Order: sequence, then structure tokens, then C-alpha cells
Amino acid sequence: MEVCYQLPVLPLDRPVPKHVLGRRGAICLTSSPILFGGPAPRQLSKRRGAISYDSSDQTALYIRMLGMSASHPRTDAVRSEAEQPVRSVLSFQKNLHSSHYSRNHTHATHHTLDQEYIGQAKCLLRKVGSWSFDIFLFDRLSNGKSLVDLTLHLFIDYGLIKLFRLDLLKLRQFLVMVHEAYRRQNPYHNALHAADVTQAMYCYMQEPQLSESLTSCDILLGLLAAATHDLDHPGVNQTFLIKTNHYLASLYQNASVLENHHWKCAVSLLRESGLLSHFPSEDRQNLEERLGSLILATDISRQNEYLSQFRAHLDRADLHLNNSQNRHFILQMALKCADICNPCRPWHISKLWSHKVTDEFFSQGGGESWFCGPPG
Ligand SMILES: Nc1ncnc2c1ncn2[C@@H]1O[C@@H]2COP(=O)(O)O[C@H]2[C@H]1O
Ligand SMILES: [Zn+2]
Repeated sequence: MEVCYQLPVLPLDRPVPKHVLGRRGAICLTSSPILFGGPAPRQLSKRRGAISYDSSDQTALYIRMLGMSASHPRTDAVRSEAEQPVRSVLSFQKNLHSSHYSRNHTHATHHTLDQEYIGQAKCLLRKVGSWSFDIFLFDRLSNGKSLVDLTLHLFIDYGLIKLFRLDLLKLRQFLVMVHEAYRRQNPYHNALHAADVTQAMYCYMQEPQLSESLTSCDILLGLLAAATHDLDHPGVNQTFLIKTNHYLASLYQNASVLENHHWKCAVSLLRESGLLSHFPSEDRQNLEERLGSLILATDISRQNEYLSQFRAHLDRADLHLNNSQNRHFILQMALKCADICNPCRPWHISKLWSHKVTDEFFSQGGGESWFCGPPG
């Protein structure tokens, strides 16, 4: 207990609901600043569970993490919490469940501190079909797992689980695996971008003409492709991989190197999760092929090919949505649009994406070290 009063402290800007105060987990709630410098408080030193709080408090001013060393550096994430109060409780959930996304962990959200935030996330999902949907806010409210929660919600909303007799547990585990296979250190090509693309894809698929003609299979594919289209993205582009003789470039002979990799990752996660293991093998194979064709269409270096094809179709007026090949082509175009739609979002959202993508460009160029010259 001797380290309690040295632990990191975060301000909490809002009343803590009774049901949270009544829970014993891994944090300490108090409004008494005397804790931070004075002697170790009685409540803390006597606590049995991992939550301690002053039971008379309805408006805690501070939350401190227990079990972190006093010299633990404040991470950027924690620092930004102070700037964005809504995150303060969410960050604890992250720490409470450091292995939050472990594959065995299926019911974590039911036992976490921030039920209230889960409620807000659910509330926000009512606007999931809106172009101004704030994926950054949703990500905070869903504790950084927007891709999992949003995609799961859309699967349920479309009734895909019943239609394809999907196992809900396997589906969730698959989505968690997808989430984990995105590299969180990438400023742009990470799970949040995949969630954003999935939400945009949903908006396009909700367009009246499309929603009337898409089959359940098209919708399943559209969502799967959007969620997995950048899996395991290394944060650098194809040219970089080719010029640095990366093994992926030679594996895919310098053609759609990243997109092939994303597709193969998606297929391996699908197989590993067993999500579609009850499908006849022919259907499964067909679905994997179509998934590849959608993901490969996001190769920006082949943009002109797709645009000329699209223009030719429009000139001939021969795109018919009752034709499955035509529908597939439209899905390709939709995914391509979804992938680069961030500049068309409301400005406050679009600006954040621009910063993220330029951060990633900057890192590819060597980041700050580039300016410092060669080491030594
Ligand atoms: N807001 C943006 N500003 C500039 N470039 C972007 C922006 N968003 C996406 N891109 C680029 O568009 C590319 C689309 O394909 P990639 O995902 O390979 O990489 C993406 C980025 O390089
Ligand atoms: Zn992308």
C-alpha cells in the first residue's frame, strides 16, 4: 500500500454514478486532494478489492491507478485524456483489461467500469448511417474497439448472423483478431481507419438503389472487405517496400503487394476463426475469391483502370444491378470510395484524418531523424 499516494492521478470532470462507486475493481476514487501528498489514506491501505473509494463521494475529482509503479511515465494517451475528459474513464478500462482483446476474453465489456460509456456508444450507433458519424468519438466510447463493435452491430442489424447461421462467438472472436491484426502504432493505417471505411461502406450500401438490389451475400462481402482491407498494413507504401527489397514485394512480384497481403491475412483469419467453416467448401472458396477481388481493387496505383472501366460502363449505360458481376463491380467502386472518402467528411473529422495520414507519410520518410542527419 505504500505506493498509493505516489500513483498517477487523472482528473475526472464528471459525477461518478453510484453503480460505479459501488464496484470494486482496480481503481481508487476520491475527491480528497489530501491523498496526493499526505499520508496513505485509511481507505486505501485497508482496501480488500482493487477499488477504493470514499463512499460519501458522489463527485469524485480524482482517479488514481493502483498497481502501476510510481515512476510509470505518463503516456501520450493518458496525457490526451486530460484534454479530452470523455476518455478518462475509458482509459481505466484499458488498464483494467490490459489483455482486453485476448481471444479468450468474450465477456469483458459486461464487467468493466464504464457501462455508461457503452450505453453512449450504443446510442451513437443509432446514427451509424449518417455521413457525419464521428468515428473518433465512437472509438473513444467503445474503448478503442470501434472496428469490433461497429462491424458486429452492422452484422446484427442486417440479420447476417441468422441468415448465414453464423456463430456469434466466432464472429466476435474473428473481429477481435481482425482488430489485433491492424498495427496500432500506424498513425493512419490502423483499426480505426478500417472502422471508418466500414462505416462509409455501410453508408454507400444504404443508398436506395443499392440497398434494393444487394443480396445478403453482397452485404456480407462488402462489410468483410471493408473491415479487413488493410490488415497488417506496415505503415509504408508499396514503392517503399519494393525499394527496400521487402520480402512482401518479392513474394507478390511487386504487384499489388500490400493488397495481396491484406487479402491473404483476411483469408487466414477467416479460416483460423472457423467463422465460415459450416459453409460448403465451394461457397467458401468463392467468397474468399470475391473478397480478394474487392480488396485488390483498393490498390490506388490501379485507380485509372477502375475509373476508365466505370466511365465506359456509364457511357454505355450498361450497369444493371440485377447482374451479379455488375453488382460486384459497384461494390469494388464503393470500397474504393470508402477507402479515400475521409477528405469528404465534415471538416472537424476530415482534418484529423489529414493529420494522421501526413504523420504516416512523415514517418515513412524517416520522421524526425531524417532532419537530424545520419546517427553519429
Ligand atoms: N486525407 C488524405 N490526404 C492525403 N492522402 C490521403 C488522405 N487519405 C488517404 N490518403 C492516401 O490515399 C491512399 C489510398 O490508398 P492507401 O490506403 O494505400 O494510402 C492512402 C493514402 O496514401
Ligand atoms: Zn485503406
